[in-house]
Amino acid sequence: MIKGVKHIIAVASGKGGVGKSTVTANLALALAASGAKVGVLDADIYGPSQALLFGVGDARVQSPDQKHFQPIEALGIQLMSMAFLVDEHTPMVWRGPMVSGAFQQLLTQTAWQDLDYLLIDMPPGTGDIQLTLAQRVPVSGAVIVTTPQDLALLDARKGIEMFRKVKVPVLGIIENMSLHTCSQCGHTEAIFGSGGGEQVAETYQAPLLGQLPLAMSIRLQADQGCPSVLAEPEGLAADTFHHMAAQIVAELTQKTQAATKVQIQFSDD
Ligand SMILES: Nc1ncnc2c1ncn2[C@@H]1O[C@H](COP(=O)(O)OP(=O)(O)OP(=O)(O)O)[C@@H](O)[C@H]1O
Repeated sequence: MIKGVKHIIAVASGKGGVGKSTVTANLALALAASGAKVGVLDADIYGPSQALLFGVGDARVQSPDQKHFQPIEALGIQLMSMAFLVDEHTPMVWRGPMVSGAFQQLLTQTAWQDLDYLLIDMPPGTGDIQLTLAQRVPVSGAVIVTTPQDLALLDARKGIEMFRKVKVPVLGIIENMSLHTCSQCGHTEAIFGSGGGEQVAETYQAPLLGQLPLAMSIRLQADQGCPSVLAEPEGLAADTFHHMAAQIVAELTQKTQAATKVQIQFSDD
């Protein structure tokens, strides 16, 4: 257990650039809109992006007691990221063990305030660093973000396998950049292919939580530091995020109850 946190949810992708950080930020806002207290930990030590997504790129972390970091509060979400500790022009040239160490410190030494959900924006890939993080952190469940592209799906599968290996339940798959509708002519195209998310979900018997379009608005709103759930609360993307957040909570509740049952059965024997 991490102090001040009820549930940790890892958001992972396998392949980079599929929209994992954008999805994490929007999911956090959707969970918060339902009344939960939510935090986001940016575990992408090399390329942190949550600070920009929440419009607090210049924020710097404080440590009044010299032991704990105060999370940065933005748009109602508690945030912690490497971006708050180092200069944005400082390249991270650390090796694996140092990265895991830094991450562990960000996770355990942040003074999280009474969180229902802490979303971890995992670094892309399924290498040693990711495996260590998945193993060391008491994760309640993982959400996998992918595009319908074969290459991304292959990596998403590796991500799912990785969480299975460390016995973290996969709460569902999110297919991002599914369809694109041309703003000029209205024609809709499946730029990265179609049906992939569904296929992976079926193979691993995990729910397909939702499909998000490849939309200029999602990118623009993210760049402006006001993700779609807040920028366009009545929009289709926001609606999809709210729906997905509700499903994640339902899956988590179900999985947690099932795990408790197993524990009770064990102790009865
Ligand atoms: N549904 C979408 N429609 C349009 N643009 C999107 C969408 N999702 C994400 N993007 C854009 O795609 C780019 C990559 O997104 P993001 O940084 O969230 O991906 P990522 O998977 O976290 O990448 P990495 O793990 O490599 O940091 C960003 O410019 C983002 O604004």
